[in-house]
Amino acid sequence: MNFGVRRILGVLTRSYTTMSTRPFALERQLGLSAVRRACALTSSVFNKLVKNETLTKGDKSPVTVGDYAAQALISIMLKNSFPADPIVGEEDAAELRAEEGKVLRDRIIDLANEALIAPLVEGDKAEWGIGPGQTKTTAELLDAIDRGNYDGGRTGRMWTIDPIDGTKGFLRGEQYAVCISLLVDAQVQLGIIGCPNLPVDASKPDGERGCIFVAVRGQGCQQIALSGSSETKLTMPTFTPSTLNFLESVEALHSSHSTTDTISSILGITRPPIRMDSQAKYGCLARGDGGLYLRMPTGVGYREKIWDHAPGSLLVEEAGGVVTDSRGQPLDFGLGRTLGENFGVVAAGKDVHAAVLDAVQQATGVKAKV
Ligand SMILES: Nc1ncnc2c1ncn2[C@@H]1O[C@H](COP(=O)(O)OS(=O)(=O)O)[C@@H](OP(=O)(O)O)[C@H]1O
Ligand SMILES: [Mg+2]
Ligand SMILES: [Mg+2]
Ligand SMILES: [Mg+2]
Repeated sequence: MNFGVRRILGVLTRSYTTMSTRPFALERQLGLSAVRRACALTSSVFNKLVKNETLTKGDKSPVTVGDYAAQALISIMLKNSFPADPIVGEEDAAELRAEEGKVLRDRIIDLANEALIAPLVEGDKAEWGIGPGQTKTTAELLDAIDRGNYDGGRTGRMWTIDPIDGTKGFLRGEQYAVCISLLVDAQVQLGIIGCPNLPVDASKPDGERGCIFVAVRGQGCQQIALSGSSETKLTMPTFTPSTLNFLESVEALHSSHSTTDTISSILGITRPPIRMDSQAKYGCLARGDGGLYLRMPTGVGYREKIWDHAPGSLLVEEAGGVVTDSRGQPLDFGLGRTLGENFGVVAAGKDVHAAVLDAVQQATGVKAKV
């Protein structure tokens, strides 16, 4: 064996050994594999989506065949390796089990099975129940969707799945994200967010698209292009008011744009906000595309869901940022499926977070909790 080949094998073996002995190494590797497959699934759904493949849920939000199929796929993969872990997932299969759901159901089963049997790529393992021949029955896949019905809580391990976060962005062909996290005793230990439509490099908006952000507590935050496997470590840069800009929701119903305008003026921010759907905002913040993510309640009594913030909050913390609610309290993921009373989300770099919180409290009248 020549020296070059030996050296490459040595590096691969070393990095595998280092990875495999780190906490949550298997969860990270399997989670990345599941999110990659779900990103491929949802991208292909978008290209073929037909009008009657979207339902409107009780809360008037949309859900597509892509949301259901991606939740089924991820849940099956998690069950295979971590059968005892409960899942807090956004979707449930009730509508699909009804007779009227048959057409949608058949399409979802086909999509989930296509994603399960797709050839193995680097990092995948057949023992995870993926690859040629690994199809599941309709009953198994519907049950997999319904495994996301865990009520959450303060103790033990649990996963969150948001199979398509920013479904409205997905339907517009804009930003959306496939998001999973692992919590242990209500603390996020692993967060993975796949963003199929996000430019790999924000300074090249017309360049390559598709990236995954991943963070394990204490192991930093990394970005991986969907087309490859090399990892870039992310660290949030330092901002001043003249270079700072907001990342915020596209939908004014989800986050109050007028409150962020007021906060902008208090802080002397002159740059316009970057509006983007989904937890792609947290990934962008972690890599420094904007300096601040604000989600201000719109006063309709909405309760934020844990799957919309658990993975993203860890990305930002591991890239050197701080995430709190508008009273300066850490987000509490141990209250069930929601964050409880909604006091908004303030995510920013360490150097600006305190000033931002102060401005948020001036603008909203919310008092810091001591
Ligand atoms: N009223 C209200 N207030 C706050 N948040 C809400 C509200 N209604 C829905 N949602 C949740 O918003 C999730 C999408 O968040 P985004 O940041 O992508 O919002 S936006 O689409 O950019 O507006 C969206 O996630 P998905 O359903 O996964 O798309 C919802 O969980
Ligand atoms: Mg939804
Ligand atoms: Mg969501
Ligand atoms: Mg969703």
